[in-house]
Amino acid sequence: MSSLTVTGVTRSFPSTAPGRAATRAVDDVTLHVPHGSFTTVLGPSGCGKTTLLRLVAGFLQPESGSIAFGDEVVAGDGVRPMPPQTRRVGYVPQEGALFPHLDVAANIAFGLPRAARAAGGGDRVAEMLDLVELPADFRDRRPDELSGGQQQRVALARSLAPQPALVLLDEPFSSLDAGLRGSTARAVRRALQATNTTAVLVTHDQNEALSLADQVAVMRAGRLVQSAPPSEVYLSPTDPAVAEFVGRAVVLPGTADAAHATCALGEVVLTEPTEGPVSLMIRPEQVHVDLSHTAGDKVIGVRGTVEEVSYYGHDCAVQVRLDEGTSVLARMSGVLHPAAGDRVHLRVTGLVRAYHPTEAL
Ligand SMILES: Nc1ncnc2c1ncn2[C@@H]1O[C@H](COP(=O)(O)OP(=O)(O)OP(=O)(O)O)[C@@H](O)[C@H]1O
Repeated sequence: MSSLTVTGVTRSFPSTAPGRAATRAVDDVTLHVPHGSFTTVLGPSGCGKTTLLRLVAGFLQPESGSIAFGDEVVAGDGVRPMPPQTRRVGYVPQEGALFPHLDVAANIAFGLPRAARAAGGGDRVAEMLDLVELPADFRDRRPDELSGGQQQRVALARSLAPQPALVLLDEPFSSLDAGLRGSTARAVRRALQATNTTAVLVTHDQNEALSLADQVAVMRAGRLVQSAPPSEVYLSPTDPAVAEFVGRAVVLPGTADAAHATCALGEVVLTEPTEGPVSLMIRPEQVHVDLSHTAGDKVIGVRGTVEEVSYYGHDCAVQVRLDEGTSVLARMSGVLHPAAGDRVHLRVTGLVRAYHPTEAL
């Protein structure tokens, strides 16, 4: 097993339409995935996520830049590219990865050395089933006798059986429904952690990217715009566009004065001191809603009227029109919440990220 280092990798595809410029699917991407860690690559459709994964797997070659597993360069830097079959990479695609005519045991044993395969995978199959939290007697089932989530666990077991240096997962949960998706993702995460396997998972699902990863790498139009731990990407996104991509955000104009800034929601405390006109990125759960009818004599905050409440059970989203005209979104517990038309007071809790106009896209 090893770390993965992608350095300045670029890969374009020629346009099929005459006169159209080539698509730069991956553009000067640099990314380090430490040994035994889990990185999610997050970005909208067409931003280059799968192309990046295919470059790492060896199905495509970079035009420039290099890819290394540990200290070993596997592509670029003038070395002869190492073929996919010798890179020791496990690849888990979206769905349909299992051989339908083989049972679970034969699917898992597929990548093992011939002798182990001939012996039916031996203990390795049992070990892998245990690792992905499937019952031992599933070994005789065929893929069409398994649910979608169980099939994806078998696909992971198959990729882990030969002890790969790196596991690449390309939207492996996208065909599963919401409940199964969460539980399968967590089981996969546990299996990777238990084997200390370096892994990269591609997704366009923000919740999946944030909840599973040690590191989130955000891509936009072929470029890597931020790679950082999930909480940093969420609370201190590199620009307002990343902020809005990884969650709901209230972006307000303001004026910074050292550690503070003023905006339509009053005075806020900044993550880093700065000066002058800024865009302020506030997460809806940072907007504290005081219900005026339950507040004491002295109410701190900015006045507004609730326009709309979306109730989700565990929490709710409250759209408030401030008296000065701006509409802002707050997220609060679903236990005690206001109704449309209620008068409320809002104030911002926690630190707020400020962007200068040049950083705002
Ligand atoms: N073989 C190819 N030939 C030509 N263009 C390609 C090829 N593969 C990908 N592209 C283009 O490169 C860009 C990046 O594609 P890629 O599949 O990497 O995006 P993605 O982020 O994985 O998208 P999705 O989330 O929809 O799978 C897109 O504009 C796509 O049309």
